[in-house]
Amino acid sequence: MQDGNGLDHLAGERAMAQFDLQAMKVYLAGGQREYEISTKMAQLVANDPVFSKEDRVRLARKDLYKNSLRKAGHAWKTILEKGLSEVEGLKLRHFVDEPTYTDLHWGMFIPAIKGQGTEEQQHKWLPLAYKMAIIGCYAQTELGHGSNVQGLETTATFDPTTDEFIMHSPTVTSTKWWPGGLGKASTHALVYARLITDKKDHGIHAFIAPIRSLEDHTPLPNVTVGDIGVKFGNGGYNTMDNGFLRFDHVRIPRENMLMRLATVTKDGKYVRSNKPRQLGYGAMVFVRQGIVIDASIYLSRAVTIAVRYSAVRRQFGNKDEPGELQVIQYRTQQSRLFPLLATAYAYRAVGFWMKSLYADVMKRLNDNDFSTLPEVHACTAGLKSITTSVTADGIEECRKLCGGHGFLCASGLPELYAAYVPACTYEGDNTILLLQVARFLLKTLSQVSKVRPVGTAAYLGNIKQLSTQNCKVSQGHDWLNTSVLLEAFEARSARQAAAVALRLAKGSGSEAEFQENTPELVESARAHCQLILVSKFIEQLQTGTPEGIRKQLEVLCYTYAFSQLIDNAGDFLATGYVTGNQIALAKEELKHMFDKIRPNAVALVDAFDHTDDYLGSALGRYDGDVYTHLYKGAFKESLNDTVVVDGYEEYLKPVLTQNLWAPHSKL
Ligand SMILES: CCCCCCCCCCCCCC(=O)SCCNC(=O)CCNC(=O)[C@H](O)C(C)(C)COP(=O)(O)OP(=O)(O)OC[C@H]1O[C@@H](n2cnc3c(N)ncnc32)[C@H](O)[C@@H]1OP(=O)(O)O
Ligand SMILES: Cc1cc2nc3c(=O)[nH]c(=O)nc-3n(C[C@H](O)[C@H](O)[C@H](O)COP(=O)(O)OP(=O)(O)OC[C@H]3O[C@@H](n4cnc5c(N)ncnc54)[C@H](O)[C@@H]3O)c2cc1C
Repeated sequence: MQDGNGLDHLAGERAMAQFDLQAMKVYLAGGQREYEISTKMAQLVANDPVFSKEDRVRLARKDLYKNSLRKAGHAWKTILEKGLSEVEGLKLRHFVDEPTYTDLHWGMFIPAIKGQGTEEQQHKWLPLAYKMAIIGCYAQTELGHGSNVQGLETTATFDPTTDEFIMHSPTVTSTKWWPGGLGKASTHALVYARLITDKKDHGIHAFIAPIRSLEDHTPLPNVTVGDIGVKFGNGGYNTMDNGFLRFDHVRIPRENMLMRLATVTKDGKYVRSNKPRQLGYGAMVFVRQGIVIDASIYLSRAVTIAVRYSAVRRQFGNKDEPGELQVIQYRTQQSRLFPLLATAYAYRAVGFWMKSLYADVMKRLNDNDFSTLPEVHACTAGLKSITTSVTADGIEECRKLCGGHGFLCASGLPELYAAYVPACTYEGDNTILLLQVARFLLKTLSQVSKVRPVGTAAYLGNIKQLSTQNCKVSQGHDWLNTSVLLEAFEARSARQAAAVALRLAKGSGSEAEFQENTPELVESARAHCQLILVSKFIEQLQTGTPEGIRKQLEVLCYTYAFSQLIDNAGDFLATGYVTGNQIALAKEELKHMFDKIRPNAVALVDAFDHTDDYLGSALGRYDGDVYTHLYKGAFKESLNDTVVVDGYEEYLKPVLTQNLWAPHSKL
């Protein structure tokens, strides 16, 4: 056992690093100011005992939830007392690291009001929301309808005699089901419901419905509301009160319909604005773009734990070296771990780009320019889908990379997985979102002779060239060229999209044929998204990366691109753009990249700058003193509160003292 005397067990690893660690930390934080805010907020949380995560996985649901209310309340008090800015407040809540009602209040309720409320409505609701005099959630999904938003059943029927909407849940399946923060915390719900005026159904619109008393927090009359139940995993997402909600002819004022996109006048006239109805999905686009950076953060946590532990853990050995080998030395460990490390870096870079993409579309929307909206929708939907799927699988892979100890909650990995895995479903099921990308690709291809594709779809403008010429790589180092790599990803994506588009074009255009081809459509959407990820990682790297970190980022970028190429070799080969030999050459290049990562691996995860408090992992500790802390941790297990276990007298002793042969015993 190691000594646990505060030594840095990973010092040798850190001494091997070949890049400017501080510059990398600043790069990953998104700039110097962001770095300083992050560091300050991480320390603030780590040093405050109220925010402790200790024992979270052992708490019963009621205690877990109450504790998370306590933390959220304390976070808000800290924000107010310290006069923190909005950005600092956001970071502070991020480091508290528990899914809770404020995620939805700040992340969806407020953005939806901003996006869909008129100026007057924003003036009314936003100040209340900003000072948390009201708590809001985003109530879209119903028991019977989630992905199909147009199929929602809740109704909002206008009554001109009282100038009110009557909110109603006509069936069990119309019960709002899943909204975070709804179950126990929210006072208001942003409800998506079918708008009905004069018996006419105008489809889905957004309404602000008060649901709990601001006096004593009891549900308002004719509102039935509660928590939907325990969810997957210990701790995990169980700190969130995902809720159900039913209305029984509940009346709300007409002004509570968010009226930026459509209005209902006092006399019941429905008037649409000239803005696209899809702007009603704006809050989802906002969260989806944010989810990409979020994926990078979650994956980087798992990778930090797995890399540090792999440098500490030793198994077997060889004749050439004394003692056992660090498991990080094994090629198989590297080939599972280093691509995930590179992926966390890739998602960070692409996440930064997504922010700028979102800022650009918002600016355009304000100027009534809706031209880039379809591309931004496809991009945010597709990248949300890919990055969350890969991250959830990646966290689980990191758990396996930590062997048996990864299965202990003390590793931090089971809880991380449980908290993260619903990201594959919320904010749009990942398959549904890829189908949206596929529809966008089909539409783009169908118009390619008339409308030049823009942004991330621009390469489809070169479809003829991409469909005919093949990869020119003849030696391994030919792959070390970003243009060669980009062309390979473009050609593969263009060919996959063209193949399925052609098959559909030859058919009758029926929905059944479309359905028949959805597996290929999903694959082509995935190819398009992987191209975006590779190309934006390259692009970010080529724009103003500091000298002290550029080389390492290049290595990570090639690692990411080669591992994508190899993992999807079947697709690349099937399109005919590359040969088996070219894939084999890429495999060799990938191994060279692993050799370059190896001495830097621990420093590369240090650069994510996760505090021990935030990681909450005995395996991923900064000092690498894994065994002491696993051992000490066992003594905190409640089963060890007594030396002789509770239950011995009733259940163990009788078994041990009966001294009878069991009737079926053959002995
Ligand atoms: C900052 C954040 C940090 C992260 C922290 C996370 C914490 C969060 C905690 C967790 C919180 C979890 C919270 C939650 O989970 S909130 C609930 C989330 N729910 C969903 O995501 C539901 C998923 N379903 C949909 O989005 C829609 O119903 C889809 C898209 C599937 C179909 O829809 P619909 O049947 O209506 O449409 P259509 O297929 O006829 O298409 C019609 C046209 O519209 C275009 N279109 C479609 N969608 C968009 C769009 N968005 N922007 C712009 N355009 C869009 C589309 O391309 C098409 O265009 P065209 O072909 O006609 O030109
Ligand atoms: C933890 C968590 C938090 C959430 N928070 C909120 C919230 O705050 N507010 C809110 O409104 N909602 C929330 N949701 C709901 C979430 O947005 C929905 O669960 C999500 O949109 C998926 O919808 P669904 O559950 O209806 O899945 P379904 O659409 O029923 O999916 C089931 C399966 O069917 C497949 N499928 C469905 N339709 C098709 C199709 N056309 N073609 C091919 N395959 C298809 C899907 O791919 C999936 O495999 C939350 C969910 C979770 C798990």
